[in-house]
Amino acid sequence: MASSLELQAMRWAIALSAHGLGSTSPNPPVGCVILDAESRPIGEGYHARKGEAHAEGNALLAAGPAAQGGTAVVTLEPCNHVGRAPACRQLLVDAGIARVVIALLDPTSRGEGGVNELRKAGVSVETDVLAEEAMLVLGQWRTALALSRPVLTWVYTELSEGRTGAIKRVPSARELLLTADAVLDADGNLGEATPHSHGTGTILLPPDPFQLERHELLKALHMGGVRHLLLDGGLDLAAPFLADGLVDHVVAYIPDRGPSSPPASPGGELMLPEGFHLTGVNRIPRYVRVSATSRDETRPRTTGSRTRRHA
Ligand SMILES: Nc1nc(O)c(N)c(N[C@@H]2O[C@H](COP(=O)(O)O)[C@@H](O)[C@H]2O)n1
Repeated sequence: MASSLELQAMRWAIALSAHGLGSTSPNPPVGCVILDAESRPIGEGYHARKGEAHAEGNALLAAGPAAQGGTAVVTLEPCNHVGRAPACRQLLVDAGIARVVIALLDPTSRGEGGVNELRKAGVSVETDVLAEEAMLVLGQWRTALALSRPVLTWVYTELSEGRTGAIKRVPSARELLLTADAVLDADGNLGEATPHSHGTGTILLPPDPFQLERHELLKALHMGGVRHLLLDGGLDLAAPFLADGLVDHVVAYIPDRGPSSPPASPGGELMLPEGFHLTGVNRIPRYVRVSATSRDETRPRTTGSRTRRHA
C-alpha cells in the first residue's frame, strides 16, 4: 500500500505532468518524483516532448546519487523499450531505485511491460495508485489511443445576435490552446495549437483538411501524431462533427451580460449541444467559461489489463 508521502508525491507528479500537455504528443504527458530512502523528495521531472528525456530520466537527473535505495513515484508505467530515450525501467534499476509507485499501466508498453521487468530486477512495484486522479492529465492520451483518433474539443464564443464563432479574440482562451496539439477553424486553417511546441517534424498535418471526409481527417491527424484537436468556430464548423458523434468536449465562452435580457440565442445556437453534461462553470475576466463533456475521461477503464497499442 502506498504511504501518505508517496500519495503526496504522486499528486505532485500528476500536477507536474501537465507541463507536457500540448507538446508531448504523440507521447503521453508523464510526471515523476524521486524520494530518497527516507522518503524525502529529491528530484522531480516531466516529459516535455517526443525525442527528449522521459519523466523518470529527468527526475533521476535532478535527484543524482541520493536516488540510491529511494522510490520513484511516476504517473505512467516506466517504459520498457529503447527508443529515442533509454528504457526508463533500466534507468531506474541502474540508479538503484528500490521501489516504484505507478498510477497507470501503459497500454503501449513493449514486451512484458516495465512493471514485470522491474519486479524481475528485484524492485518493489505498486500500481494503480491514484489512477483516477492521474487520468485528469493522461486521460486524453489514453482516450485518443482507444479511439484511434484525436480527442475533439469544440470551443466557441458568442458573436453578435446569438451567433457562435471562433474564440480567437478571447484573450483568456489562450490557456486552451496550450493544452491542445492542433486547431482547425471554419476556414479550413489547420495548425499546431502552439506553433513549434512539439518540435520540428513531430506533428504532421494534412494540407487541405476539408478535402477529407471527417473520419478520414481524424485518422490522418492521429497518424500525424495529434492526440487533442480543437475545433475553433461556430456551430457551422462543429455541426457535422457533432452529427457523427465525434465531439468529446465543448468549451463555451459566454460574454458578460446584464442580469435581465431576452434569450441571446433564440434558436438555441449558444446552448450546449444535447447529450453533453457540465464539468465546469467558471467566472473569468469578461466571460463565463462553460465546460461540458460527452464522455468521462477520468475513469481509468483499462488500468488492470493492457491492450497492446503503439502510441
Ligand atoms: N513512463 C513513461 N514516461 C515518459 O515520460 C514517457 N514519455 C513514456 N512514454 C512511453 O514511451 C513511448 C515513447 O517512447 P519514445 O520517447 O518515442 O522513445 C510512449 O509510447 C509511451 O509508451 N513513458
